[in-house]
Amino acid sequence: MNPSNQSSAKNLNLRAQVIKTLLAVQNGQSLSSVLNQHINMVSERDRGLYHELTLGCLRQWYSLKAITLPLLTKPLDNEALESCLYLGLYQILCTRIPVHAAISETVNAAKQLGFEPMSGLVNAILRRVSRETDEFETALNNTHGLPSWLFKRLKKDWPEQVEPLCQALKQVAPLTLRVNERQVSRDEYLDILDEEQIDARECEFSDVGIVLRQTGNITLLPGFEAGGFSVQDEHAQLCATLLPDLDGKVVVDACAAPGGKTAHILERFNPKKLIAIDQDPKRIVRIGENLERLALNLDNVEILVADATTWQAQEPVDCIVLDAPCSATGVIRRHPDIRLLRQSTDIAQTVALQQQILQQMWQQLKVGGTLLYITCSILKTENEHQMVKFFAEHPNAKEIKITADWGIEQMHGRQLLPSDQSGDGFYYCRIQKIA
Ligand SMILES: C[S@@+](CC[C@H](N)C(=O)[O-])C[C@H]1O[C@@H](n2cnc3c(N)ncnc32)[C@H](O)[C@@H]1O
Repeated sequence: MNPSNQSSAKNLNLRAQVIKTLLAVQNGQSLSSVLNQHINMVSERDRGLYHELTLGCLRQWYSLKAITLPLLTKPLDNEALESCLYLGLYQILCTRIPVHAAISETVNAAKQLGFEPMSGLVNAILRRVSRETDEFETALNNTHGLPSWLFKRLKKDWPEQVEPLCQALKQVAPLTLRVNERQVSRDEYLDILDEEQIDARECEFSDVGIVLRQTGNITLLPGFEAGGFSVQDEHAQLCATLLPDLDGKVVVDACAAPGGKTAHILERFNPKKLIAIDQDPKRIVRIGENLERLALNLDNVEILVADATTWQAQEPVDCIVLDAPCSATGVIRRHPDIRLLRQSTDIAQTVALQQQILQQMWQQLKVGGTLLYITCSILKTENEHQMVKFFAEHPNAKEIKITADWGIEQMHGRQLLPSDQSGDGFYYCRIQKIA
């Protein structure tokens, strides 16, 4: 952006900045790729509200779409109009912003962005909803809030759980930490938080997890710079508990960036060698940064930019952690833009990529070794069905059943579904190579 564009962008009101971000996501850009750039255009004072409005609109996008439909004489085929309307409706129905401010600021934003011709329609619809907020709030809460293709798939995969599941996906996920046991125990860190009057509790299933009852800048929490903890979902933390003893072993973390599970392995074990690979050169830089901040021993760690569909190990591998690229449908609470970005046609491609990576990694594992297959998906095609196919095609693979007090047992593996105040959607399947 050139300086004159930048100064005119800075003159936009806050709602206009939010609409610009929503439009970028509608046009296929991920929120993480535009957020930092766009938030720089927002004054420090307004950044919290910008964040809340942007994420909130994306979280409620399909619910807002559903309640808007009956108010229209013809379908909305205008992205700018959709963004303006949903932002206005979100403020009226889901925040405490006074209704008159929500409407006037949103209508002004539409004008500032050059969408003057549609500002009358935005104004009329927002005013109509503001007169019947109770009815619209109820309607909003009763919607499943997902694109129809995803809802259909979830209904087929999880007929009994689908309603609470959809409601859970609309919630804000809890902020969860993983304590770095090399530095501090969970009890000690809870005491430190308590001294600082930071409200927190132990996780239910992860023995190193802490849920914060308040949000805020995590870099300001005690011990962040020194590497006392990482931010990681509770269900992601279960990975390390499912691995065999890795002391003295050769371990491959096959899709490792940004290194959440790599770090956890190094906090818990002393492998002879840990090879962390990822094909994304930008994301892989973060593995080194994270391991360094956590002050972990990097002597036996190799970090490689490599394609897991073709990479070949130079030595026998005892254990492979395969946290596969996936639809990320289990982490929609944390990445609400997935609702708009993911298309039904992506799923088959993702499943095929997972198969290729599995196939290649399986060949690298030594006989007797363990492969832990993981996704943050809640779609059976990437999880249980993927594993059914794998076991059918690999007679030298034997499942080591996960017996646990969490998740839902599947034909192969175990599935965790997101629920209120609990962890994200994750799938784990443990496989041993027997011949
Ligand atoms: C679910 S994320 C991994 C998260 C990571 N394990 C953690 O705990 O922080 C999946 C990763 O797979 C990587 N990936 C996708 N395709 C790949 C491929 N063909 N080879 C290697 N890595 C790949 C992506 O770049 C992404 O970083």
